[in-house]
Amino acid sequence: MSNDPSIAAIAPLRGEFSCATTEIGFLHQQSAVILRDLRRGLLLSSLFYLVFGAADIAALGLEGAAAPLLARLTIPFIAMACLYYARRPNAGVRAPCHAASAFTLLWGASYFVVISYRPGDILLHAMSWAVMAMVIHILIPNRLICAATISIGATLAFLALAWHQHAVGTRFLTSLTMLLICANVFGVTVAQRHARLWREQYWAQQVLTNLSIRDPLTGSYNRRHLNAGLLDGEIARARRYRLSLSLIMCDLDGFKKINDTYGHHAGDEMLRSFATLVQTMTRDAIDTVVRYGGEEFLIILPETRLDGALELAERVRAAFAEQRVEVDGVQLGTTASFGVVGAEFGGSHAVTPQGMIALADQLMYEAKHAGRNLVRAKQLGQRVETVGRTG
Ligand SMILES: Nc1nc2c(ncn2[C@@H]2O[C@H](COP(=O)(O)OP(=O)(O)OP(=O)(O)O)[C@@H](O)[C@H]2O)c(=O)[nH]1
Repeated sequence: MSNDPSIAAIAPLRGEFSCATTEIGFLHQQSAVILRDLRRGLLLSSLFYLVFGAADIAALGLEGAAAPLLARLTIPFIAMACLYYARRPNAGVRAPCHAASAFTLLWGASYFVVISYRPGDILLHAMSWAVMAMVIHILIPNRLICAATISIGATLAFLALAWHQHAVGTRFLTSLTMLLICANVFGVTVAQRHARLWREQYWAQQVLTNLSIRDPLTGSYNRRHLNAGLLDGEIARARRYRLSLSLIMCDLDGFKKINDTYGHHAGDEMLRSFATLVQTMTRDAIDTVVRYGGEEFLIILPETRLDGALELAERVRAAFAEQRVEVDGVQLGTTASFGVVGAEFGGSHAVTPQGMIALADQLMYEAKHAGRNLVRAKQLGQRVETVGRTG
């Protein structure tokens, strides 16, 4: 999660995150809530519309109400088709918005069919459209811009029709115009506020989650995140898709001496520089760097075979041995030792997170005892097959 405040900025008019990636992340994370709200909104709108079929029968009689009733009866089917479209597997995060737009457009069209059969009841229709305009904004989850375009467009069409038909006098026409303007303004304002509050709440939750799973000193993930099933999840995925998975355990060499000689702040700088180096040398959003202990880091490498992990460990080892950190005008440097474990999930291995970590730890300690600044690697279930060279 970046510290750049612009990624959390909310565009005031659209009520969406200005950063497209953040908005997509939000839609992904909230997809279940959005689908639930869409289902509720569409079912309630259909119901509301069907109940008003009784008013058609009262106004036009059973025979005269047949055509408007038919128009109303199509709405639940359209709602079901839209829900089906939004809930398809791999439908995409924008699918509920497309479904909401399609439904509200057809809902509006069917409303115009109904009013064409009852031109004399223009005031009643205006009240009913005022309710529908608010439902479009408040009850049916859609992009604010889409909902507003459909609702305001249909309102203008309705006013043009009322004006054209001369169904009411100027005084009433002015009143119903005001009513519909108020309904739209009210709807847009509430929808905008809801969109903003929802996103602010989501972002606050992201920040808190991030704080609880990251180590504040290095920005790496912490043990809590690891213990919450991070490695279990990767092992389960590797097992399911028969993939490779590797781990690297790293530990800084002679770290206590740096602390004792130059102070803890120098040690902290050294930890930070090591973590930054590892983070820049690993794949974004695929590999995970965990601060496992004081000066011990665990790197989880999904879909990575032992030879790839060994190559990475060797590159990090060499780069860190060269790296210098300036603290109080003094250039400080140290080395690190590495234990690398690779596992292939093609067969029926009994691989556990604890087993993989324990082996990586053991290999790292072997590298320490063999002289430090070393990489030791092993394929799970085999003998130690590769030993990195001293720098
Ligand atoms: N500055 C700083 N020091 C830490 C932090 N966490 C742990 N340490 C220190 O790291 C040191 C680790 O010492 P040791 O376990 O003896 O490791 P080492 O000196 O690197 O020795 P080898 O690993 O055998 O090379 C201890 O002095 C801890 O106090 C931290 O967040 N910041």
